Amino acid sequence: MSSQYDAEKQVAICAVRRACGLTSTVFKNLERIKGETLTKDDKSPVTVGDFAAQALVNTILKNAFPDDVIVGEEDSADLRPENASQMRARVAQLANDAITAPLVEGEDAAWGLGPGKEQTETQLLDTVDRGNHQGGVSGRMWTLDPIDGTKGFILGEQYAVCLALIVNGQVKLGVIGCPNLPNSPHPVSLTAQGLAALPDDAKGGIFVGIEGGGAWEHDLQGLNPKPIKVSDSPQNPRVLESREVKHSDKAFNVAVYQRITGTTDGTIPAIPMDSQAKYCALARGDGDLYLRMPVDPKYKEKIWDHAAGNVLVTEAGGKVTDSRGQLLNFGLGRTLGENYGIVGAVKSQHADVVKAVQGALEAKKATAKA
Ligand SMILES: Nc1ncnc2c1ncn2[C@@H]1O[C@H](COP(=O)(O)O)[C@@H](OP(=O)(O)O)[C@H]1O
Ligand SMILES: [Mg+2]
Ligand SMILES: [Mg+2]
Ligand SMILES: [Mg+2]
Repeated sequence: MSSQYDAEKQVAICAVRRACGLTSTVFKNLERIKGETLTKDDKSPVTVGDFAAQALVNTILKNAFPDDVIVGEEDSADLRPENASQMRARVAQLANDAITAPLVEGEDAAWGLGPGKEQTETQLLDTVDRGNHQGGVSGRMWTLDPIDGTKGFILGEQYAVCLALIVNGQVKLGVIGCPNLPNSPHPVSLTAQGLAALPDDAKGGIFVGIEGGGAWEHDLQGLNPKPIKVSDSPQNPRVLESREVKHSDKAFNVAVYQRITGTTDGTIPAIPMDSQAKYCALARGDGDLYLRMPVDPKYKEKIWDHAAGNVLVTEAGGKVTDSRGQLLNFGLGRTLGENYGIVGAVKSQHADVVKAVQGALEAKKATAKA
């Protein structure tokens, strides 16, 4: 289906495809990555793969759409000091290898790609910092998470390259590359060992949601798009949730599930996984609910962690809101503002899920008071 944003879609798929190639190169040598990981001020990890993928994607965006601003997760501050020279050189090598790879069909040398297009270290760091925009409600902007689920990436599990176009606060296009997401019939819940045993051609996809243009799964080459849709809202929904316990309240998810199903034995069909691969699994019907209630209510969710998944799930027949049933607001800046949690579900089931979430919240408050 053609859309107003076809040109952006083509560029974004190309950028995510190349970034998946780059991150897969790093992923294939996870022993080495331990020495190539920094801890950021907020105690979260960042790897050479995150920086290099942001340099690559920003290179493509700045050449293809020079007037567009970018809200990217990473910045180059940790790579600039004298004593970061080894890491800086590795980031530059990874980024330049990906930038200079020969063009494939659909790509354009004018996007800053292909043989001879390498950049200096300084140019690459400046390109990373094109992601420093503060966001906001007006105009066109891209939001980029070069590796979402960095913790999963380091563990050998799920991660995603996530890119979205936001226009006047509305997400128009989302592209998510999931190099490790198992293809049917393999379960998306496979952990590192199971994933490592899967052949390359049994995993990986690039997911595309385009406002008014549907939700699609392409192969990792960005080819062979197939339409995807959410599940048929079963009675006992499979609950997609973060693997990392600090990112969402798992006990709360049990309480919500019990309210939806009437069960009381404390077990739920949870699918813990890192990254926006959860939104892809929901959009493809490999899970039925995505619940993310804050463990730390002061933490503000970042727009790059949700924008692409939001449009993908919506276009696949789902709905994503906060716990009050309000649509997420991508026009507030780099974050989604106050943290009321995130509820993704099949559209026809969404109102009931929000009711269950509200009931569980009331019960939690009552228990806290008692
Ligand atoms: N205390 C917290 N609560 C919720 N999300 C958090 C968090 N600390 C970090 N995150 C975000 O959670 C994202 C991963 O989400 P998930 O748990 O679904 O895999 C991280 O993205 P990165 O891995 O890109 O840094 C990070 O932005
Ligand atoms: Mg991070
Ligand atoms: Mg992220
Ligand atoms: Mg990230």
